[in-house]
Amino acid sequence: MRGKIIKGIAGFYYVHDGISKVYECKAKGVFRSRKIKPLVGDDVEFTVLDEKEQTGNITDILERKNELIRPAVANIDQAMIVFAVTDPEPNLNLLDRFLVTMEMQGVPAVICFNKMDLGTGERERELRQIYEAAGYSVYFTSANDKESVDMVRELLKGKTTALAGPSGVGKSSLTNQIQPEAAMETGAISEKIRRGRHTTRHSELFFVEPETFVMDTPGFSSIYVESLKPEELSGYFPEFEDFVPDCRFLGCVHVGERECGVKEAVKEGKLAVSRYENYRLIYEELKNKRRY
Ligand SMILES: Nc1nc2c(ncn2[C@@H]2O[C@H](COP(=O)(O)OP(=O)(O)OP(=O)(O)O)[C@@H](O)[C@H]2O)c(=O)[nH]1
Ligand SMILES: [Zn+2]
Repeated sequence: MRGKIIKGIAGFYYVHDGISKVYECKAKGVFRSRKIKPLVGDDVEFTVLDEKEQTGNITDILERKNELIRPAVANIDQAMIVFAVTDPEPNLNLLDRFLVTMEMQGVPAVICFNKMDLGTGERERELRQIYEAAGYSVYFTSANDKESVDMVRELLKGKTTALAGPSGVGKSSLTNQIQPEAAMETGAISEKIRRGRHTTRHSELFFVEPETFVMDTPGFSSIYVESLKPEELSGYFPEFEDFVPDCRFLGCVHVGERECGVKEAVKEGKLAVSRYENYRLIYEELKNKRRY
């Protein structure tokens, strides 16, 4: 049988069959000699040992599309970064860090500003403008609005999506709306997983519908950014690229240099001030860190 690992705890892997069932599996397959450790997100071949107990054995791991480091998970198609329009106010520095983290790992990101119902319109226009200019798709949602929920469902369809964002922005509210009752996993194993859900900080995928999974990422921090060399940072602000050819100096980092295309573009309003400011803040941090 074919399935997807949705969770791993203490040597057990929980494999979703893509329809409705989850099997508690051990990994005893031949791939062990290849020294590959199964990851959440892996598509696997498995055999059922006991249908009633929902136990099985993973016999093969299919080729990975990608493999993230933080969190350690395979086959992520996209990240959906959720912030609130307000309550809490969006921390754009944190948002930009999340985006850098995704750029570093080659994962396409979409941005969702939730709690649209609390907004005034002005701020939303500004947010949309900043992030669309940076090349990201920007969506506005309200967890209790059917149209929003349908739009998010459409965005997730057929993909495995890592959901990231600070506490209290409405991630659970949105995903609860999207998981239809009928698609909920059934059986004893699912019960076991469900009970463990709030007590662990492991990555876990949730089944939405066939081919569609969402990963709630409790440990999805932006700390990963710290592994960057400061001079590499600007490469992860995609919208800067157009203006780099106007920099006078090769290897310009767009901070202290004269005749810098990026700084010029900020001055002329072609690049968002907040994106550039956050670039500088992260750059300084990376730089200071490397001094010690
Ligand atoms: N007005 C408004 N409130 C919302 C919306 N979505 C969520 N909320 C409220 O915001 C609060 C936080 O929502 P959660 O879904 O728990 O947020 P979360 O992002 O999952 O937070 P964590 O579980 O801490 O990561 C709750 O009181 C929700 O009822 C929305 O679209 N509009
Ligand atoms: Zn420059």
